[in-house]
Amino acid sequence: MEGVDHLAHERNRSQFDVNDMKIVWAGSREAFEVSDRMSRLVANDPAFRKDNRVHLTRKELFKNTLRKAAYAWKKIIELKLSEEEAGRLRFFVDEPAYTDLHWGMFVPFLKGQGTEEQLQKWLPLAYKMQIIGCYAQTELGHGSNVQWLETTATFDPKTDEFWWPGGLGKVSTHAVVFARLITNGRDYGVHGFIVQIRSLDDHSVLPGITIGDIGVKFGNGAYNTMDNGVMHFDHIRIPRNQLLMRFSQVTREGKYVQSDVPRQLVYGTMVYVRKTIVIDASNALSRAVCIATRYSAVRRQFGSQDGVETQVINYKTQQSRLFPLLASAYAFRFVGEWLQWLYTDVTQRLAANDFSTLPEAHACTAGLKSITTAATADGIEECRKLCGGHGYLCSSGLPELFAVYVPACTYEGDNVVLLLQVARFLVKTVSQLVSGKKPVGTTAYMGRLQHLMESTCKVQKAEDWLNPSIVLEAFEVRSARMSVECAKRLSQFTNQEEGFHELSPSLVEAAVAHCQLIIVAKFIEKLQGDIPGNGVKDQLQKLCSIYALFTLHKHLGDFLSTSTITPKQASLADDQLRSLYAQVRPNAVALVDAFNYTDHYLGSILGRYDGNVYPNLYDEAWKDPMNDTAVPDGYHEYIKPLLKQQLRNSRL
Ligand SMILES: CCCCCCCC/C=C\CCC/C=C/C(=O)SCCNC(=O)CCNC(=O)[C@H](O)C(C)(C)COP(=O)(O)OP(=O)(O)OC[C@H]1O[C@@H](n2cnc3c(N)ncnc32)[C@H](O)[C@@H]1OP(=O)(O)O
Ligand SMILES: Cc1cc2nc3c(=O)[nH]c(=O)nc-3n(C[C@H](O)[C@H](O)[C@H](O)COP(=O)(O)OP(=O)(O)OC[C@H]3O[C@@H](n4cnc5c(N)ncnc54)[C@H](O)[C@@H]3O)c2cc1C
Repeated sequence: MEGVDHLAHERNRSQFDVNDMKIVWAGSREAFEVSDRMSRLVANDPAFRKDNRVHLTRKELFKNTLRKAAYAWKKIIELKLSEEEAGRLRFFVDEPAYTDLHWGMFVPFLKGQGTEEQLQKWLPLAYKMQIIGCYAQTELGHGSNVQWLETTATFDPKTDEFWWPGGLGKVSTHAVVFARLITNGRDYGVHGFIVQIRSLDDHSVLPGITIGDIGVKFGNGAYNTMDNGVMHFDHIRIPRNQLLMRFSQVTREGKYVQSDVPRQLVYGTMVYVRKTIVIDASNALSRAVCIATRYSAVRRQFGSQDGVETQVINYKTQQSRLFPLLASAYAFRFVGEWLQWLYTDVTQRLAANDFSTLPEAHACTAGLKSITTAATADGIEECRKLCGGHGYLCSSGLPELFAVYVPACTYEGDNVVLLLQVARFLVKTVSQLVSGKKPVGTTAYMGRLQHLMESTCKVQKAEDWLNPSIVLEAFEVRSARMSVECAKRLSQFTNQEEGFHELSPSLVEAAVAHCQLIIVAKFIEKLQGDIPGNGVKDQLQKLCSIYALFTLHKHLGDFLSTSTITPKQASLADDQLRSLYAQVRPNAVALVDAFNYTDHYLGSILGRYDGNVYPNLYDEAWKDPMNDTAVPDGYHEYIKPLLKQQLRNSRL
């Protein structure tokens, strides 16, 4: 009962309206209502139970996922759920499945790359799930380097192996396949094709194709609900019209016709998914932070006053590890919202043949995907440690969350490879300044380069660090100076590619600095808008300052070595940060309640809404199959003879 009392007390002392914050977190009242309804629907249906996952074998786990996916689809049809509702329902089912790839990559790829005629043929089938699709791009030998994919699509194809595509191993009937298009003896580079891979009658793999699952992945359960697959083609023939031809066509005579658009549009689905992954980072991090915050308020160690020990959330070290993660979850939420806007904007421009913002959209999605997933993966692990020994139990929900989440640093583009793309974009932006090209969008600050190279930070006392324009300028100065330094060093190389290779570690750091600036800038921008709700804006302002000042603290080397700030100003930033932690402390539990997660979705005894941790941890332990019998299997074969042996030895 102790825990129950504590969380109620925590909620009573918060200084803002948690219901209003729930709406800010969800993005709008409508989005909140949909999420709330779908999360309860899933939580209240025993068919979606997930607490038994860790005890299942891989085959049982996978079949269980198929059952849930089929049941979810039945519900979607029965309840006539909208696309948004269906997406939220799948989200709260909280189990990686082939449906993620079908809805998340196959359908978007068709929509983005198909002609009207192709859309009419394939989309209705995909929407009704009469075909199930996956996204087969990565090969055994090439993942990051898409241009060097070896699979060819010609009139006389060679053979090759795909490796990794989710949903491919056991379920998909169709795949979007990436291959080099060769016609009339000429190689036109990588294109997307739709290929049927399994029979729609008996699900057998079609002749000439070999498919299997690639094997058990990291973590117990975790991402093993997904059938990542291997596929081998041996002289497969597909009709010409299964090349997705919105941007380039092959005529009946085999002539290649390229529309007047950048070839990079074939990568459009990756941009779309990278954008989604940023919002998903805020989902995963907020979930871990919710568990760690509630548990830190329940857990007591040392420092007994009046016979009660201190709640671990009151330790300053606990706060300095936890609250930056809380702030990051909100920061990633808002930058994700902005990225959604940027994506919609670039899509509308592309439709009007305006390709000017495509490089910016690519750089932002690639860079933000990298730094939000890296911070989230590290953050989940930090939350596990923040929960002490209990965090290591699967019933804390954290080990599984970590294992499911970490591949986000690799899939949809390895994080370092993607940051190097941002670095290229930055170097290009700096070099174009010389020719007088005005930078726009997220690099607009480079247009004030002279000022940024000369300016000095105005902070004189700790409170000055609460001034958004001072903070913003510090991040701009650091980023601009790092990019310029890289560009200068690069110009000393006669071979630019060689220089880029040699300086790549510094270039990655410059890219990180630029992306962190975007996150800080978008958080500040969000706060300049109308944010209704009692005390809501005030809390968000504190979180924004925490995100910025903690990032500054963590990357202090950058800020000092670029002379953006002085050591004294760094120390003032730390003072301000400590003060902010103290101000957030009474609101911490309410700030995680605002995520509106059900206990089902959290899947954590430590993160229970009621805080009733200990009796449930205890009960859960007894449910473990290891405790079915007091004497374990194997006692007679392996323990008893050993004990007897020891007895004989001790008598000697
Ligand atoms: C609500 C719940 C939602 C849950 C959401 C969770 C989502 C999870 C969903 C599914 C689970 C995971 C599924 C995973 C799927 C996959 O992993 S699919 C495979 C993904 N593969 C990759 O990402 C490969 C990474 N590599 C690349 O993208 C590229 O090869 C590259 C590294 C970017 C390099 O490309 P390339 O060799 O062509 O490039 P360059 O010569 O360097 O560049 C040429 C110019 O093109 C520009 N460029 C590159 N990419 C793009 C792009 N996507 N858009 C626009 N422009 C692009 C590049 O900047 C160069 O420009 P420049 O010439 O001006 O310098
Ligand atoms: C869980 C999961 C699901 C996936 N699902 C799919 C799917 O559905 N469909 C699909 O097609 N693919 C899928 N993939 C594959 C994924 O997209 C690739 O693994 C990813 O793009 C990374 O490519 P890679 O494996 O070739 O890594 P590599 O490129 O081999 O990376 C290995 C190391 O080399 C470094 N490196 C590589 N190139 C450079 C460079 N130019 N400069 C500096 N360092 C470099 C990387 O940073 C990394 O440290 C999935 C992967 C995972 C883990």
